[in-house]
Amino acid sequence: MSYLYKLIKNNHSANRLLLLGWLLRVLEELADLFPLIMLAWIIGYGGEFSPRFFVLLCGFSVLALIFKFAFAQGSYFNFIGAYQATNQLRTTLLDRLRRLPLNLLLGKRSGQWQRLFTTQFKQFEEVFSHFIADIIAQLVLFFVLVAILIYLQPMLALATLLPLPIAWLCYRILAVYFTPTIAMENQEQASTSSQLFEYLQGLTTLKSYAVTDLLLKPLVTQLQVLRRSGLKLEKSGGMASQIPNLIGQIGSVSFLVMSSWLITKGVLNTHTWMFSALIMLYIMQIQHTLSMLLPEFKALLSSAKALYEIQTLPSQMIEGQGITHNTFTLTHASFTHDFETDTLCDLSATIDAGKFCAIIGPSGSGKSTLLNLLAGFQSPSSGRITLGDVAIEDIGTRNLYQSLLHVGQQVQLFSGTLRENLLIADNQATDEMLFLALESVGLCQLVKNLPLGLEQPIGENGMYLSGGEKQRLSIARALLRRADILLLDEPTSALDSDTQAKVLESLHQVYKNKTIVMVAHRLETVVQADKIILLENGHISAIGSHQELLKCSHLYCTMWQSAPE
Ligand SMILES: Nc1ncnc2c1ncn2[C@@H]1O[C@H](COP(=O)(O)OP(=O)(O)OP(=O)(O)O)[C@@H](O)[C@H]1O
Repeated sequence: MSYLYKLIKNNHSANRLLLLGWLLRVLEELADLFPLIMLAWIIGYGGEFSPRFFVLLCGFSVLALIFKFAFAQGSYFNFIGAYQATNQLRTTLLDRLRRLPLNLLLGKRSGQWQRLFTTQFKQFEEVFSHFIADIIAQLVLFFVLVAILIYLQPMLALATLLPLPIAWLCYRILAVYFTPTIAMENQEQASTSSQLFEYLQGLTTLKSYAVTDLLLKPLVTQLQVLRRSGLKLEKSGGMASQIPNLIGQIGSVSFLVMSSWLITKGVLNTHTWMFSALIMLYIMQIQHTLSMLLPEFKALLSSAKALYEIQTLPSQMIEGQGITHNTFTLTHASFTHDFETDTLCDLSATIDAGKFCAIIGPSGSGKSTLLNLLAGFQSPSSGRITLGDVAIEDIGTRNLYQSLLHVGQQVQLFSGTLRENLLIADNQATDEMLFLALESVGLCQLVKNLPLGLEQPIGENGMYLSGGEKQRLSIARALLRRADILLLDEPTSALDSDTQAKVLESLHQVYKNKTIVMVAHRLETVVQADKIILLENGHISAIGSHQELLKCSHLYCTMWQSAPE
């Protein structure tokens, strides 16, 4: 529960609305009791059922209805407060997401993130819009009714409440079995979303291999697992709700036993008995409602907990020490993805400011991982990587990404127009600058021929563009950015040799005297590099210029000889 409070404590405006809403909700429920309270008062003072009494009763009932109508606005405040709290939390967590180290971000499957930001946020909202208000209102009503019953006849109150401690104990015991099923159900829901997402994404490939069953079968199995975990949740939740409720309802039996004993003793008159029985029925109804609400509330709380846990994940520093100069220094840097084997092992090297450094090596040797470390997306598991004199993780993301641009293997474009995608690099860029960048990557004519030119929408992740066009657009963006440090992960892999040569030429011109680190497969693109780092199985196999490596590295010679002319 404490994390529920921590999640909304800073949102004062939402808190005020929620408190007001809860108060009105309680008053709305209490309004129902007006006639009852009056009855209790009359009976308590030995009142008679005179015509005046009935007029008063009617009057109170009408008054209660008016109050109820007025207080019904409480739900409205609860909705607005819950919406505000959820909205602010969603914004905070989206911001937090942006600051998560890459390994934590990728540590969750897409379905988990999707579920977190849709279903679990909706459940978080429901906790505040409905559940807390309902539980508070029912509890207040319960205590007021118990107070009335004690006022009328304490022994009847005792008899009614007698089974409650056992019911509560029983709920606590059943909750021990119920809680893990909530977590399991959440996990299965997330896995199903992920698998469904993967299935839909991979359908084209699977169809072309005529193996759609490959992902369909596990998906169907997963759906069955989900059904089973759903049933288990319903069963354990049902038990946690029904059994304590049944035990609580025994109170009505002990009430009857006690009341008949009190009547035979002459301690209880018929009026008081009838009125007490009415109160007892109200109490039973509240017990029933609470026994339904509490397990569901517990299930919804697990969503709030999941959201709270995102807030507690470590985040990258935003305002750090800044960059002193643009030389990377790796000192015995290692990195592991799975905490068992080192993807990169004991790397020591320098990448000089203003120079062109290439990272090459066989597939899977760790090139992209090294580039990710240089980009500050991940931190070394041991050893140190500094930019200037400061460890990359201490520079602060604001300073780092003002100076450093990483262009990844997977081109990331956004649904919107060509212009919007280019302006991400420089929102002040003029049309002339945009066309110059497009010209450098051979896209100028294509854009001019488009009916809407720069305003042409490119679809989700540039789906209306070819693979090569996407890559060239991404490089045009990098040309506009003119960062001090450019990290490129096979930026021209989808381009033919001529276009590749032209694009790289433009990059080197624009980034002259800037630090460029480029992961490359085609060795002809790195012959001019000031330094080449050759990786092999996560180790540095050799470092030097093209000529130096030809002399000292057998692996490099082999790669060079097998490179296409
Ligand atoms: N998220 C991950 N979790 C676990 N292992 C990973 C992850 N990402 C990469 N690896 C592993 O780390 C190793 C290095 O991967 P990396 O992508 O850095 O290689 P690479 O040299 O860039 O390969 P390629 O040339 O094929 O792109 C590979 O064995 C890969 O399987």
